[in-house]
Amino acid sequence: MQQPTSGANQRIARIAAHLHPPTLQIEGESSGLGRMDCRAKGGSPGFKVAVLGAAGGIGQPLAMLMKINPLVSVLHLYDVVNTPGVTADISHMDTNAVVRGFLGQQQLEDALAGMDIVIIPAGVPRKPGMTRDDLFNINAGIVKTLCEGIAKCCPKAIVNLISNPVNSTVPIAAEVFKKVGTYDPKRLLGVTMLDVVRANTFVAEVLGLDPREVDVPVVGGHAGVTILPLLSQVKPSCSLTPTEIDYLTDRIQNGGTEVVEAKAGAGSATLSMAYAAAKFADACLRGLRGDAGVIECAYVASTVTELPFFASKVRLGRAGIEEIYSLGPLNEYERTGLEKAKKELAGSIQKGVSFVRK
Ligand SMILES: NC(=O)c1ccc[n+]([C@@H]2O[C@H](COP(=O)([O-])OP(=O)(O)OC[C@H]3O[C@@H](n4cnc5c(N)ncnc54)[C@H](O)[C@@H]3O)[C@@H](O)[C@H]2O)c1
Ligand SMILES: O=C(O)C[C@H](O)C(=O)O
Repeated sequence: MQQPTSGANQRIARIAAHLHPPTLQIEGESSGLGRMDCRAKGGSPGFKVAVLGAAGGIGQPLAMLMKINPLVSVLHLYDVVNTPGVTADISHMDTNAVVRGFLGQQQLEDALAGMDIVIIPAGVPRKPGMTRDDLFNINAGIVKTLCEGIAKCCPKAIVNLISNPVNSTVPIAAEVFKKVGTYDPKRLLGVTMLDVVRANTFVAEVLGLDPREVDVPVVGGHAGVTILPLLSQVKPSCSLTPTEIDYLTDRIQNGGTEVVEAKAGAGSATLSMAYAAAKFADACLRGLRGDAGVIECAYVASTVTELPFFASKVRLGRAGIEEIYSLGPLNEYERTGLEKAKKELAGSIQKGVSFVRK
């Protein structure tokens, strides 16, 4: 067998050190104890993104999609289980972002330090027969702890909150941030992008269009009747029959349940959600970069209705949310839907607020 040259030896030694890092020091940063650094050099321009719950059904494909995003230079993957494997795996992708893994509560602060965007899909998913609100007891505490970490380590980060029930977890996050004095409503966004993704898909099917050409605003919140597709505002403009409107509204409002039932106990939407979360995070990153006209629906602190939180179209920019758009003209069907949505949302918001204030 041919002996490697001394140049080759050096290269192999460098790769070996890379695979089994002693205590790697990132340039300009202190290395967390026991942290998994999968590349010692970073420094290329771009944003720093953390995924909390990165080893989960959403977390893993979402981490992969964020690793592909050219706007991301550093990707931190945090979970209470399995991040070493997920981090090693994703770090082999030949894209720009430097990937680092963080395992367990004692590494949460290292995972969050210096982040520009924190995406949170941590928490338990539904099983058939459950509502999203049935997840409150477990997920409320998880979101509270993670947001306490954000307030301490990256209070200026944009937070994309995915964990259910979103209608309550966003108010929980706001209360945590208020308590410690770091709350900036422009930087806290509940991710309702999956409702828009579903609405675009289902409406495109009915109209016989390419879903990429369809834009359906979905407002309100992210559970059952609080998910309110504005089918009178579909672009390109179209006319749907009352039967089509009933079918589409019901399918969009129950898209999550459709997946939960099809998975039959193995969880809820993960792949379409990872796609939707990556699409939404990309919009936030483009806003941060200063791109003009970045507009998406999200569940945010709002004065669009009398409720303190509501999902509608928002414009994203360097400061996070730069403008919140009103709902526009609604037809009678949508006005009735709006009243139902507000009634349920009010209770969910109050439940989240009380959880932190208790
Ligand atoms: N907003 C939406 O549109 C939307 C869509 C789909 C799912 N969800 C919600 O997203 C959440 C996650 O769903 P999933 O399918 O990925 O679940 P999952 O069980 O597959 O993954 C959740 C991950 O969170 C981790 N986790 C648990 N406690 C944690 C903690 N304290 N800190 C960090 N990580 C922790 C778990 O270890 C797990 O890896 C659920 O609450 C689900 O209802 C929201
Ligand atoms: O339905 C769920 O429980 C998950 C998620 O909120 C979804 O809409 O798919």
